[in-house]
Amino acid sequence: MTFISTSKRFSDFLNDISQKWQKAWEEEKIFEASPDYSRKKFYTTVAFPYPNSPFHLGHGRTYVTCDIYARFMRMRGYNVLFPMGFHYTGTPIIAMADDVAKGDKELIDIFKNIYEIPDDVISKLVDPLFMANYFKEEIKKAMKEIGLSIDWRREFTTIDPEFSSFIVWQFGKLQEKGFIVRDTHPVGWCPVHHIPVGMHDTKGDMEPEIGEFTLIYFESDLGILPAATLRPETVFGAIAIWVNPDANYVITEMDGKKFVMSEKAAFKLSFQIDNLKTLNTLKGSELAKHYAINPITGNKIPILGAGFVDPMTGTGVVMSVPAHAPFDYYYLKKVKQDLPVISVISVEGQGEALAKEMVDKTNPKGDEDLEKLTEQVYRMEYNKGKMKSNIIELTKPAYRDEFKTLVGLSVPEARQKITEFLIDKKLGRKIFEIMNRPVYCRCGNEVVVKILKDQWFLDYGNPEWKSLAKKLISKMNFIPPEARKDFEFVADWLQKRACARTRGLGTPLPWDKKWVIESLSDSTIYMAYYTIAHLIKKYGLKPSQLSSELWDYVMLGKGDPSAVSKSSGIPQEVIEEMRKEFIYWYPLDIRHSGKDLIPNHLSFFIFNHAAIFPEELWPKAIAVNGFVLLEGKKMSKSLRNIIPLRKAIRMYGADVVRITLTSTADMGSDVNFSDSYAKSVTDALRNFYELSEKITEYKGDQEGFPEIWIKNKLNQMVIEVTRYMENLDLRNSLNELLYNLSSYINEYVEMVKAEGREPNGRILKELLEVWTKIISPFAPHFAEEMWHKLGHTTFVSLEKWPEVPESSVNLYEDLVHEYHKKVLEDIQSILNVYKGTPKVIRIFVSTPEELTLLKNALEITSRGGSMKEFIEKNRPREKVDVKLYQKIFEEARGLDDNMRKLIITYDFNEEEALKQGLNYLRYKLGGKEIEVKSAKEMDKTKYKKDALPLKPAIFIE
Ligand SMILES: Nc1ncnc2c1ncn2[C@@H]1O[C@H](COP(=O)(O)OP(=O)(O)OP(=O)(O)O)[C@@H](O)[C@H]1O
Repeated sequence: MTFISTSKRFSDFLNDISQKWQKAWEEEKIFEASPDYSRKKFYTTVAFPYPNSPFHLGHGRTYVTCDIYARFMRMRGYNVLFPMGFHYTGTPIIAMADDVAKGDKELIDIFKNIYEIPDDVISKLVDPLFMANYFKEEIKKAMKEIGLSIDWRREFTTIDPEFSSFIVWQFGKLQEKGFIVRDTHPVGWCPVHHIPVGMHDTKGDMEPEIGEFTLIYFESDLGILPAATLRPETVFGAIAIWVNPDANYVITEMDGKKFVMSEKAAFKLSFQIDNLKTLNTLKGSELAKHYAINPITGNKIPILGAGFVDPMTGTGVVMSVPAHAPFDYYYLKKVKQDLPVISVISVEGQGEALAKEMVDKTNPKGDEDLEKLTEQVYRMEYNKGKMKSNIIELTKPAYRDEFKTLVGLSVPEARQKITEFLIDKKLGRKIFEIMNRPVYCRCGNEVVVKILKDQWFLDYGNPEWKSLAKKLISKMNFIPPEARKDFEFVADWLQKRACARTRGLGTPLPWDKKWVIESLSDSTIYMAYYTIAHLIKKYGLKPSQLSSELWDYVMLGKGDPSAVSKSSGIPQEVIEEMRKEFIYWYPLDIRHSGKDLIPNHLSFFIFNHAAIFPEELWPKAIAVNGFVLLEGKKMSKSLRNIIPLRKAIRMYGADVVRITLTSTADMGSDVNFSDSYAKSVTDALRNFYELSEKITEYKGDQEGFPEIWIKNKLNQMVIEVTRYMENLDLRNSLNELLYNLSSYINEYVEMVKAEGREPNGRILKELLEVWTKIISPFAPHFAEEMWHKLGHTTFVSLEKWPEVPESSVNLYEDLVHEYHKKVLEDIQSILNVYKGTPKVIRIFVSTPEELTLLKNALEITSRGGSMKEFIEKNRPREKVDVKLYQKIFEEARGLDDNMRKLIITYDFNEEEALKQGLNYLRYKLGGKEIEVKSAKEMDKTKYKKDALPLKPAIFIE
């Protein structure tokens, strides 16, 4: 095909060849992987998707990263398995179908105008199953169009009854080990749909973090004001109560007592506190007419209104402690209340009342500054604060004895004691709160904490289970390596997790079938299922045949296959084939995902593998990449800020999208999809394609200095890219492949032109062949096309990755060429300031003896030796030499790496090298006359400049 060079046409061309090669791969089944004992295996997976929307660019990055690595390993000779399934379980699909049913305008608009879903399909999306099936097909198309090298024979969905039998087996195992418990526990909760809410049920995938507030009961004539605080130890200095004057408050009844709190807080707390009855409603401003009593000091204190009080946090009632809370001091000062600032905590090296001082000193501009100050004050007092002795006089006489032991205690110790005291004396209690609130359920409602009674939990807090998981983490590899500490942190922090819901698609809990196992619990060891999913289909096995005994044998090698065969009716050979195939692929070699899955899917994957499988079958590595962002936020279905992947493929071509998504940033960093980068990738690919067309015209057949140079450059590139690829450093690999190599090719063409000859077409073809192989994991369709254009009939996707032993790299020509470029630069900088028309450029090269001196100076400087030592050792003959020696020593100090390598490693003759590069210099300088001589021939009376080794004296006449 002759290619016409406009950007638009090239994208069309890329799309055409993509379809052609996808069809060919599918027809030839080249990605179907079966056990092959003659090769090493490599098993990789990426998080299976929720088909509740089509794929967007964010998915593109994560799935293509996995594919690039799969393709790389395949070319390195591994038998690679890359399978795919679809996650139908739980709320993401139901919530999306509900939104369509509710006529959510924004969502329908996105489906219609951004994803271009036809109207007649949209109306059917109200049915969750229809939605899941429809988007599954849509996502599959996107996966094929972006060129993922998947073995589709193993595809399944998590509501297939065959898969359910596997989950039933898994849950049986967990229960046997005591890792599933029935308990009462606080969980994130959707107050409208009445279901527990984990990260995947929320907008923007935020895990609800549950923490505790202490309530301190301040009596008032309207009822108890339960001030919510994280710092009960400051109660001695509480001199007022804050409420939000514009919010609604309610008087409620709890255990026969009246409590006043915000209406929103009362609703929220009704999920934690039984029998919370609302009696009256009033505005916050009305409360501000009353007084409260500090339960510890017994003082009568005012109730004040402040807009910063969030009625949804805690109880909407806050105690005011100006000495230790920047907000309190700042706002108290504003309303000019003549109230005392009572400090009860001292911090060594700081003044009397930390919050007051920080506010006075920094003069905050608003709430954002105050928040930062609050964090600082809290942190300093928590780490270094001690309770002051004045708390005794501040306390009412009845409690004084109790608090004597508090004086001098650290803040954490005092906090614990005062909380126990408050609870014991019924002057307070604890409540749970979402600490990273607001977190929104996918249905749009704010998540609250519910104390879930008598529920099924996966007990990730079980010490035995935790230590197994930590052991697995310690044996695992992580890319990037920094991710290890994130996994360690999550493993420490994970506790009980509700594992069943009353809503959503999925597998019923085997022993309590009104519950459905939720989405983060049935997606932990599904990688094991892929290994035999195709055999279940091939042999037409029925779900009823897939008993726990069968799974015990296939997954754990437990039991007797002939007995399993008898009880299940599955032929024994089939059972043994399943076991063999599982053992062939397991353990999983690497699992890819975006970093959002670290605290959930990926950590649960670790825990469940550690619980169920023996150590030799534990997964070996996890790779997590950063996000694709849109307008500064993770591109996400639930945030609705998406660009469809298939649309981008149509615009730019699959390979350009693959490269743009995966190779603009380091693995761990987030990226924005950049149109200008996509265009530059398009141009770079086009340049290589054009080169493949041109090489037939290059008739040169010499193998001189330029050929040796370019071959060496290529070899170095292969070594470097291989190293980068092994560490999934896609950005640096791509930089080498797309940009550096093309500048080397341009340089090579210049070098041969300088010699007045044509490039060597055969060498360039060999170079393009190697390049085509290495670019193929990134741009597989383009690479196949190039490979065939270069005269091959095989699939480049199955070719062997080029191997270059480090020992075969000879840097000499490379370094000499660097030397030529350095001299060229020096000449050009002189020409830039030269007035007049230059006739001849005279170059005087320093002597081999002086080069030896430079070598010696380098040796001395590299071990920190002095100039004195250098001069004494080499004893200059005359005074004039001393100056030269000094210059050489200075030069050694500043010499760049390339020149160092050149003179230390090789027997380098500067004059010869320069003469050899004369053609190149002349060509680069537009054909100017150049004369090269030894510095010995320099007439010192005429030319008043020293030639230094590697820095010849240059004169323009
Ligand atoms: N913006 C993104 N950037 C990189 N990877 C992403 C992005 N969005 C999703 N992924 C990855 O895609 C995989 C499948 O995710 P999933 O099906 O949950 O989609 P999602 O877009 O995160 O869902 P939602 O938007 O509904 O939270 C996960 O590995 C996830 O990390």
